[in-house]
Amino acid sequence: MTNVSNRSNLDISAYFVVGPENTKNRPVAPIIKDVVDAGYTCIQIRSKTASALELIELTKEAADVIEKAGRADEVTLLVDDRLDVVLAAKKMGIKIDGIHVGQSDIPVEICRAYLGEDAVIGLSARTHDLFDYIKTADVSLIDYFGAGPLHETETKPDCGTGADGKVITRSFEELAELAKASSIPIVVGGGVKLADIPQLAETGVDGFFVISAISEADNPRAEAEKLIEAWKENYKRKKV
Ligand SMILES: Cc1ncc(COP(=O)(O)OP(=O)(O)O)c(N)n1
Ligand SMILES: Cc1ncsc1CCOP(=O)(O)O
Ligand SMILES: [Mg+2]
Repeated sequence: MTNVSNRSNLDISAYFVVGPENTKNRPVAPIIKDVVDAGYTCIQIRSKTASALELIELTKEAADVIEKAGRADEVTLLVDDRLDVVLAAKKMGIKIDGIHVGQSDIPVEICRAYLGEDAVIGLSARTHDLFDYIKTADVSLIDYFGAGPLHETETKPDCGTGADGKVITRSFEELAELAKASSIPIVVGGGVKLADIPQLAETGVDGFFVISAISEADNPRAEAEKLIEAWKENYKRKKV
């Protein structure tokens, strides 16, 4: 396996997040293969139910799929939340590029200290909080922001909940503002479906991420292709 870092050429334009609880009892690896073959640039292994060992195995399967497709230098492979899993997988020789963390996960400073300068580190926050974050925080430790939700989603019902417990979704206008304000790339997810892609791509954010639109589809490959094609057709480069 190669050991090239994907940090310097990170592309979050088409980003698939998946775990065994998302695939309607189908194995995860063939769906990752569909997505890699469709041209996706980022894969995140995310499971709230799998054991550490299962997560390492899934990460290995994903890395193998990416390597066999000849796309190891183009497709970034990340694990959600689990710094222990990333470290273990790296130690076992699996080509894993980094981690995605949220506001209540292991702080990015700690992730960076353990994973080193070559690792990709993504951070998510509610879109509104990101406006403050961008203004006040040192973003040099982070490679991209995960923002959302665009819509309420059964895949992560707590995503974007406000103080009253209600989910606050984000408008395309807000996302366009965020894209302009941020010095690092932004990927948007949460309930994203094919019909959203044209408008989302026009906001100037750097990519979309999905789980269920692909992982629950009867034909994941066909769905993955439709999403990425719609993105490419409609994407406008962020104004500087
Ligand atoms: C690309 C991307 N963006 C956001 C998230 C959500 O992260 P987090 O808020 O930590 O929630 P969990 O995914 O851990 O439930 C993500 N995973 N990926
Ligand atoms: C992991 C995550 N983070 C914010 S929303 C979300 C779930 C997105 O899943 P779906 O694409 O099925 O709505
Ligand atoms: Mg998290």
